[in-house]
Amino acid sequence: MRVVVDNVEKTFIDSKKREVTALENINFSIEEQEFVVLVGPSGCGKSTLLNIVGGLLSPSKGEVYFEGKEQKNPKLGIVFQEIALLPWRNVYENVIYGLEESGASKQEQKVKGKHYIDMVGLTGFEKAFPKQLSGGMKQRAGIARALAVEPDLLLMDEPFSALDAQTRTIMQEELLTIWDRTRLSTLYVTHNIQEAVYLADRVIVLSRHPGHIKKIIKIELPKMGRDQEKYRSQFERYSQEIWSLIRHDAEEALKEA
Ligand SMILES: Nc1ncnc2c1ncn2[C@@H]1O[C@H](COP(=O)(O)OP(=O)(O)OP(=O)(O)O)[C@@H](O)[C@H]1O
Repeated sequence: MRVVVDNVEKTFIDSKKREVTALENINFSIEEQEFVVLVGPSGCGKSTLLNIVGGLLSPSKGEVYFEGKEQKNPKLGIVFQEIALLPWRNVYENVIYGLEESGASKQEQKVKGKHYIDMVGLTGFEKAFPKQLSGGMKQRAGIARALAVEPDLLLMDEPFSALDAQTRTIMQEELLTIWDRTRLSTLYVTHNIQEAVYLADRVIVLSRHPGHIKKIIKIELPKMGRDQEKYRSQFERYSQEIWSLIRHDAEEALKEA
């Protein structure tokens, strides 16, 4: 599915009843089968923007259009940093949750549940409960649950930021493999520049006060295996470019923290 974010603005009323502009002049698209990453310092409006695209928040101005086969009612798969798995349901029951809600038959639940549990590498853990899973396994279950409804658009808000560095690296690799199999249009939020360059077809660099797009950078590297030695200098160049765009803002955000 193609998504067009057209002139979106978002204002909030803060605790002192002042109007705060969180996002201004936001224009971009997510093309069919494109992986778009939003990167920027704390408070630049990444989560607000993802929530607007996902219909969880409405924009104060502008619009989000969905173009494609199910343009009226896009099916969304959403993965947050803290996966809210239902603690009383096992992995299988969590993964098929959205299918149950949409009225899928038991047979369909079974086939799709098995397929996506297998895709995220959780075969054998179907009967495990969330409290028995490591952080990485919980994220895998959350990804399988998001994929099981076969969404038109995948939204991911810092899905790996609570994981340790090694697990995070593995999950990034696996996400690319999964993405390669599903080819879903994806909007992914991260603070992490390396993660953005590793995953994205295009990186949207956001800046603060108010949140606006500083630059959209196309990553002209093969989608898979960007961590190979032969791409190291190009990878570094992209990372440096993004860092130079957000460094000042990131320093300012630190002062406010
Ligand atoms: N419900 C709200 N009411 C008032 N202000 C809000 C609300 N939600 C977000 N904001 C403000 O909008 C701005 C953008 O917030 P948002 O959480 O989208 O940023 P972010 O880039 O995702 O930050 P982080 O990386 O720290 O999660 C911030 O200044 C924030 O304080």
